[in-house]
Amino acid sequence: MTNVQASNCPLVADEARLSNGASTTRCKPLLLSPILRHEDVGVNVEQGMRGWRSRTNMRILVTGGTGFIGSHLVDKLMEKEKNEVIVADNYFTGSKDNLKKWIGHPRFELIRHGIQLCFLCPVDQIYHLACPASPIFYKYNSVKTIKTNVMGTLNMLGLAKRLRARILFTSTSEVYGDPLEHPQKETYWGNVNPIGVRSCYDEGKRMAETLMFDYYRQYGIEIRIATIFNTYGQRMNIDDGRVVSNFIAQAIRNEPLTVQLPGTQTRSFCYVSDLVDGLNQLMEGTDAGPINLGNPGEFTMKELAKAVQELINPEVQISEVENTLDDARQRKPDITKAKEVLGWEPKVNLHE
Ligand SMILES: NC(=O)c1ccc[n+]([C@@H]2O[C@H](COP(=O)([O-])OP(=O)(O)OC[C@H]3O[C@@H](n4cnc5c(N)ncnc54)[C@H](O)[C@@H]3O)[C@@H](O)[C@H]2O)c1
Ligand SMILES: O=C(O)[C@H]1O[C@H](OP(=O)(O)OP(=O)(O)OC[C@H]2O[C@@H](n3ccc(=O)[nH]c3=O)[C@H](O)[C@@H]2O)[C@H](O)[C@@H](O)[C@@H]1O
Repeated sequence: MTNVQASNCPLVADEARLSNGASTTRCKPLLLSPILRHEDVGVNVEQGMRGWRSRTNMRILVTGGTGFIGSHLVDKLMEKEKNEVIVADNYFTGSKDNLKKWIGHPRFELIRHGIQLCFLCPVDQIYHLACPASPIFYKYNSVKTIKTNVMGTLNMLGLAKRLRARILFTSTSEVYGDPLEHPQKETYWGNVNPIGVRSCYDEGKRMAETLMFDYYRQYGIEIRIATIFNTYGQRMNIDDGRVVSNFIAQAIRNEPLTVQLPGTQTRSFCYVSDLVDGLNQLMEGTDAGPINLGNPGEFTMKELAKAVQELINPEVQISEVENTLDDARQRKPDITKAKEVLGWEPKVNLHE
């Protein structure tokens, strides 16, 4: 097993033979001058990678794979004997702990890397998830969030183009902004504030979608876009700031549940195992998307707080607090397309 963590520098991969005979990828830092272009690296990479496609295994890159959704996706991908999984992550909101059961496994590699920087590694598929998802974290360094969404997606598309790899991008229901259409269909173009405090994330994701489709039209890259709606489950960071983890952590600590005003705003919550199944089906299917992946069950934040109170701590108080700017008033996916195209629909309801 080769488990390399490289610092934030361009990477290039070569083939390594393991002592047990299994083939895997070893990604090592190149001593590059800062002005070296991707094209310059590419010549070496392509020469060095001849023959790697003759493998029978499927080599899959997951960016953001140590995060909440990414780590569950890695678990699912690793179930398949023919899959080799490489995770690239800068650990901003993710944690190695989420993947500790795979560290040391011959079909798994973990690489410390910020995907806003060039990344080269021979793979067949790319699940491109890297991006902080909680509003608290994506607003913390908004310029970095934009770089991750725009430059990171450009880098991943460049890799997909070079390798003719299929690439799936995890977009968000935030591309619909504060939606005037309800529920939201994929055909809706959204109502987004382009200069607000959330724009680094929602406009960043919209630009990434634009890039995905331009690479598709211009270079014929096989793209997939998932429009993910609020997802929850095990391994959400307890101090993540998102509403489900906030309420549950508060209920356990016997602190008041902080319903942000007006409390009548709605969200639709999807359990992570359902979401990961949807991502996998989208990748393996033929439709480029975008396709909504979410659970259409819709709840106000007051209803969610009451449900958490009932289920976890009937004694806990519910308090009303100020909201943040540009919070969407309603959100509910229309999943007709996911049902028709992927045969996918969520199985787990919120109370369960
Ligand atoms: N969880 C949701 O409800 C939800 C909803 C819609 C869309 N999404 C999207 O799904 C993806 C995963 O979300 P999540 O909930 O697992 O979030 P998360 O914050 O738990 O995981 C994101 C991962 O990306 C990594 N990362 C961030 N910036 C990076 C960079 N520049 N280079 C490399 N790695 C970087 C983080 O360290 C982390 O491991 C994100 O793209 C997010 O926008 C999530
Ligand atoms: O699903 C999506 O597309 C997006 O949803 C979320 O963004 P948001 O809906 O704002 O998520 P939360 O921060 O969990 O907030 C949900 C609602 O709960 C409310 N809230 C949040 C936290 C809290 O303590 N109390 C509270 O009432 C917020 O005002 C908001 O109306 C995610 O954080 C994004 O990563 C994701 O892309």
